[in-house]
Amino acid sequence: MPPRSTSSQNPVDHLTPDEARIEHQALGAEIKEHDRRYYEEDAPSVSDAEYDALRKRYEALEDQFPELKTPESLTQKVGSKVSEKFGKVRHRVPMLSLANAFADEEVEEFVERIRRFLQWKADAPLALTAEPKIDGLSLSLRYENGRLVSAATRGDGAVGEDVTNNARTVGDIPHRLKGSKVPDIFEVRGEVYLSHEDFAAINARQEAAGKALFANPRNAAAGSLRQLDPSITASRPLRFFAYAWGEVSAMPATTQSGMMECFKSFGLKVNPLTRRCTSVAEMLEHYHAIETDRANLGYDIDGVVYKVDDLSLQQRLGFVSRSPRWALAHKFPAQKAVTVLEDIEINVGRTGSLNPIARLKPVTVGGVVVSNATLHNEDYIKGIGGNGERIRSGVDVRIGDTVIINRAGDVIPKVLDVVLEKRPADAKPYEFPTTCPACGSHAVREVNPRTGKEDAVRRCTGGLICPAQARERLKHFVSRNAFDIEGMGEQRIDEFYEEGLVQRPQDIFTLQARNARSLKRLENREGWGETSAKNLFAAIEARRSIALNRFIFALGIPHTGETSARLLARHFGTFEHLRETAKAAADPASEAHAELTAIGGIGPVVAEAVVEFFKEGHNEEMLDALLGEVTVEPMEAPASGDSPVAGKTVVFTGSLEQMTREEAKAMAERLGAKVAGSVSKKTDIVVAGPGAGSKLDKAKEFDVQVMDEDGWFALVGRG
Ligand SMILES: NC(=O)c1ccc[n+]([C@@H]2O[C@H](COP(=O)([O-])OP(=O)(O)OC[C@H]3O[C@@H](n4cnc5c(N)ncnc54)[C@H](O)[C@@H]3O)[C@@H](O)[C@H]2O)c1
Ligand SMILES: [Zn+2]
Repeated sequence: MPPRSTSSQNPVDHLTPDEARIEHQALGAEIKEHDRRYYEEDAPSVSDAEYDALRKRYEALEDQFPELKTPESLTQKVGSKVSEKFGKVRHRVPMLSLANAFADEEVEEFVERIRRFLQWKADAPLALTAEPKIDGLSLSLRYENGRLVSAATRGDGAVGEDVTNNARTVGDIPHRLKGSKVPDIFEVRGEVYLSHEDFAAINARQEAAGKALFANPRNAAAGSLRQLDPSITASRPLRFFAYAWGEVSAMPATTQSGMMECFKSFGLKVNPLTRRCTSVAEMLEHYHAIETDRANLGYDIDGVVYKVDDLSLQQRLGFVSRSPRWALAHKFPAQKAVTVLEDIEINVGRTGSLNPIARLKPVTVGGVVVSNATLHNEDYIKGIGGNGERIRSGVDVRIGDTVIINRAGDVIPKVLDVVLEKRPADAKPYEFPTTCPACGSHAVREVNPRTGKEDAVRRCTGGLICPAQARERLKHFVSRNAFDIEGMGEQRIDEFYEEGLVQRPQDIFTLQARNARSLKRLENREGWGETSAKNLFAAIEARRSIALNRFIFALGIPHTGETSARLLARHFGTFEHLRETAKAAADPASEAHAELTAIGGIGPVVAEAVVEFFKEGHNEEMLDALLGEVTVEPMEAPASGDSPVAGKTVVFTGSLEQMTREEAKAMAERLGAKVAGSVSKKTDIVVAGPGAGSKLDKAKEFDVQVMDEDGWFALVGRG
């Protein structure tokens, strides 16, 4: 989802009060909707980072226009209203949120603010605890005389949902607290969460049962606790860490750290990474240590929480609207995470490229679990950039390394950097394979004849004998923007390929006929049935006729993406025309070659790839077979029927003065004309600027209409 426009709009101090009010209201409605999805349905539709950006803007509006900060404002509220499905529990002590910080400096400011507020002496130490911020959902447990009597979610902070029976099924939550020091009334608060391992198992079960998957462990934990049927909760191995309290009849300790010790002695789990710090430096050190160790914890955390240790000071500091003044959540950067690179695998792409993929210890980044990231190519792993320059100060990436990964929006996660201090002593430089892992052929880095430089990508030279390339080509062939065959997913292609049922594109269209004769019919197989086979064949039949641009794209010609495919389709109109020209263009001195390289938007690399593709005998065979099965629809000239040059072939020559060559081409094509690089019998118009040479002579020879730029504009107008 693209970031919302609001957050990138006018700076708030440029708004009029009216504009601010309208935006504040609209943003509020949007945030409320996200809150509902997140807190009530456990199924957010945007990442936390996107959500936080909306919140930030909302707060900025209130800072600039304080009249917007009414008691109804979302900045004064916590969480979301409770679901009607559950009984309600009124919290005797409200359950609040935490103030957030991202930068180290904000932590410094936080401690400074506290010191000022308390009028603390400059050189007197001030103790704060630092502990992981568990990414789960908070739960309040009420014990009376040591027995668990009720459990409630945070809800809107004042009223929560009664989940007592569900909480009783959580292993880490004792039904009885132990020891003689337990206060008569004791409300324990903490976080319910799921380990990565259990999260993966739950999602695997959901998938097997055909149910929706949870986006991340937090949503799964919340969805598991907030069940009407406690037996479902019981089947999910939820865990619990205690870190706070609500109503307490008699406090058993005087410090935050002392309370944690009490929790432990009462039989509750507390997080082992909690540390008491006496300086900002120590706090930040602990924060960074936890950040680097994040992937090894086995559960999600999204930051570190600092709390003033002395409870009497906490009391003096009190609260601001929805959070305590004595605590701060220092969040990890939203789009980056530190994790361990467990292995490097090589994927062979459809053009034979050996693509290195990092297998990672799973880590949640921006609300999504990431376990793979790209390492780009051989040089990137070595610490060499695209222009031969050093990247990451020349540090290479090794298996076993602790790495920093980045995932922004929909972009494929990348390995950005290495934490060298964490490198295991026995880690060895990675040896990039020089043979294809799929077919064993040599894998080489070609030297670009024009630049003399080695290609960054190593490619398998196996071509059609390489099963990995063949499979990837098939996957590309059936993909959404190509043939778009429903029911032919990646897994199915792999299966069909293994079995020899579909190994070349044309095989797809003979599948049904072969299946009818086969002894091992699809519809009789495990996991199949009459309907799924029928649906697949129907999906294939529906694609016996295909648009030219999709067809060209589906062929998977190297460097030829959707845009190039469309340009080629528009220029040639029919597949036969493209094929003839491309074959003739094998001779670099030919007219066809000139035509191909002159198509606006088609560069020399694509043109070369197209020529190579049609030169290849195997491709010829494939095309002949395929064209026996499918019909390629010709592409109509663009909708500019009444343009005087629609369908005509135009050549621009000489130095144009009123437009660049590119503009001229684009304009002619927009009007439905084809632009060629050389004059031939087929040429309709030559637009000649000063200095036009041999082309002008040729035009005369072929009796082609010649005009200057003014003539051109007189003909087509200036539009
Ligand atoms: N993606 C969405 O649509 C969406 C919607 C709403 C909220 N959110 C996300 O939820 C978060 C805001 O929610 P919030 O108000 O719960 O605030 P918060 O998560 O920033 O902080 C408060 C919470 O931290 C938890 N916590 C974990 N460990 C703790 C510890 N050791 N000590 C104290 N508290 C601890 C407690 O449950 C507490 O309620 C943001 O990260 C936001 O991005 C996302
Ligand atoms: Zn290969």
